Amino acid sequence: MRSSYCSNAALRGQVYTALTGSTALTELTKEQLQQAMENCATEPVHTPDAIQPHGYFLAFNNNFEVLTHCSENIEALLGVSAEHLLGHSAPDYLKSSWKEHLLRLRQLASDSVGFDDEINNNDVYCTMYASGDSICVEVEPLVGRLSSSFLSELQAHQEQIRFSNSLDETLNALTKSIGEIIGFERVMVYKFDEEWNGQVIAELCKQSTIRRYLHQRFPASDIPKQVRELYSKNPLRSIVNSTQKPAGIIAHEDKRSLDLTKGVLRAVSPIHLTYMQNMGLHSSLSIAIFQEEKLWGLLSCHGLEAHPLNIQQRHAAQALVTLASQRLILQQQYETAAFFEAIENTRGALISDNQEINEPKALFEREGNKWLELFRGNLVALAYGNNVLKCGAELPDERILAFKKWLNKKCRLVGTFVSRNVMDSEVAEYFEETALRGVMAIALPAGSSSQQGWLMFFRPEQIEELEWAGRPNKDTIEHYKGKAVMSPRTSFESWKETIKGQSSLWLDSERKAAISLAEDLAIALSAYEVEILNEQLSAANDKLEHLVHTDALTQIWNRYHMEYVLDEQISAAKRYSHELGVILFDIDNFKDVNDNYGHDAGDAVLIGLSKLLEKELRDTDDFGRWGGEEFMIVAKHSDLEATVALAERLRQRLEAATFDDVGVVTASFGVTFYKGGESRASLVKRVDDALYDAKENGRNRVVAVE
Ligand SMILES: Nc1nc2c(ncn2[C@@H]2O[C@H](COP(=O)(O)OP(=O)(O)OP(=O)(O)O)[C@@H](O)[C@H]2O)c(=O)[nH]1
Repeated sequence: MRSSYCSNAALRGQVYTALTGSTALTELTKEQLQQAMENCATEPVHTPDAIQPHGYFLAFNNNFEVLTHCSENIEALLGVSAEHLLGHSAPDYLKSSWKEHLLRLRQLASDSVGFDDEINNNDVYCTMYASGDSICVEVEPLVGRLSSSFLSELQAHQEQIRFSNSLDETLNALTKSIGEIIGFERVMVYKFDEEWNGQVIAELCKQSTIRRYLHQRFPASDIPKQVRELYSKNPLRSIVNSTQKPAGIIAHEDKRSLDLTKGVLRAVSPIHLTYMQNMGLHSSLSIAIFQEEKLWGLLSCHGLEAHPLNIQQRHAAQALVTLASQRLILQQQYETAAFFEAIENTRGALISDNQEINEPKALFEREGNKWLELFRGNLVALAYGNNVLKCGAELPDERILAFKKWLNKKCRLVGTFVSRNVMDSEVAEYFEETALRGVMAIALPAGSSSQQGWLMFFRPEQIEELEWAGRPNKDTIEHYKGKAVMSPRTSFESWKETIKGQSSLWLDSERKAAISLAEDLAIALSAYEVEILNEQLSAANDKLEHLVHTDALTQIWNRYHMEYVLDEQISAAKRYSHELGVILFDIDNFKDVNDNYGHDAGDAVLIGLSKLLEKELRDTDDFGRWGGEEFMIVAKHSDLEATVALAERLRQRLEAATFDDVGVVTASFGVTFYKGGESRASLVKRVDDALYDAKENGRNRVVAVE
């Protein structure tokens, strides 16, 4: 665990004096805390101008020709004082071997190279890296001897990590391996949350009497931003002995502070040292754990004594952390894959058994509860246009639609809106007096006919009990170099914080899965809307078709259709030598009906007559209004005799009927039949002649013309 790095350790030799002017505050306001943390985060911890004193530091220009910086303890290594060395070339015996390593550093294009060397009969380990134009070399004496079984032990530990099957198993295997191979009294894995607070999620303590931190949280201020950034550039940080005064770096003419980010000996911030003392620590080793290039957590080892590390141990620790990180990534991927597979399974419901896209409403009824379970929600809603489909807890449609309107106005471009605490957000009004606290809203893809719709998942409150190692707002703020900064915490006393009013955290994998689901639903909506449009279109076409072929008053065929029927039947009769009879009849003295009883009564007669005579016909006969009070019947497969008989039957049926007001109505019938090879015009003319004859011969009769 690291602390608030808020000092400027650039003050060589003086960095360990206690800070003055501290102002103890029992409770800090959020703003004060924020400001102090921001000030801490600007602290240049990467240029401390000092190193940990168990090692030595040299920095050169011009291919080792000019020594520009060295640590004040360099005489102990080279037998010559810093004053005599600065401004001169590196000793020849160093230059020759170091030039090779410099070439290697440049060829590998890596941040640093490490190598064994022998300087003045001392076995040392060197770390070489570039800092601006300077080439820095950090020299550490080799410490300790590893047992001959070290490598086989390391291998066994690697196997344990490699075959671990869950997050807990992996982290426990890691802490155990580090504890056994590297030592330290306490080995922890510390995971960052979305606000950079850390939680101890695995811990191994060598002694039962040692204070435990498992499950406890440390505030984000313990590892400020620039320290987190240092971990991204150099994942390993080893503090060998916090009680030793650091060795300052002396510069020749160039007074620049060198950036020691890539090294291993960088001196420790005085505030962090105080923090370590407050925690009772004398040494520590921290190695960053990354997931998808983002700092995920730290392996953090605490020593109650000074703990010089053998180089192989340090490398082994780093290798074990890398292996565990890969294992964690794999497990995370398995977990995410399983989640996406479950979502995928519900997506199958999009298509019905007969390969058609299901109606969105039916989809919600079928899959809504599964979605709620997978997304750990208590309400899922799809709002589009003025429609709402939902499953789960109650939230009135009007509120969902109002929320959708807000989303379209404020979040359409971003496409998502996620909140764990709606009551503390701009959209609180839509959720008043409800138990909904978390929302994840995903815009349906643009261009769909879903009219700027949104898929929304809601969650209830989840009361969280957080166990903190020390209370961040009970810290002191110190005034250091004119700025308010966080002081090292003196209290690691655990306390519980109850967080109310917010839902559980929405995961990134959940957001991604919701986006695919929203895409599917948009397809379902569009397809379904197209389907509905098609249905409406086909109904409109049917209606149009009906209008085109039907007489609006009597609802029997109109003249257009009867001409079409005549043409059809003429060609069929021609091809298959069928008989085809045609009747044309006209109501007698219909003008009188209109004149005596009015036009409406006349209409009623036309309608009544159509209904009456339609019933007398076979299904195969076509009956239509030829015009005004004139009607035609096309009787298929009917010779002249049969057609005359039909006409006579119709005449009698009509004569026998009475119509309201009007009473009895009669009609005159002309009958003929199709003669091979003749046209429609000639057939119609002949039947018209027959009708004319019927009228001429006294009406209410049937006249056939051959
Ligand atoms: N109410 C009503 N009358 C119609 C309609 N179509 C035509 N008529 C009337 O039918 C009458 C036809 O009159 P005319 O052609 O003189 O024949 P008619 O009175 O039936 O005499 P004949 O055919 O010689 O027996 C006219 O008064 C038309 O206005 C209609 O759709 N509704």
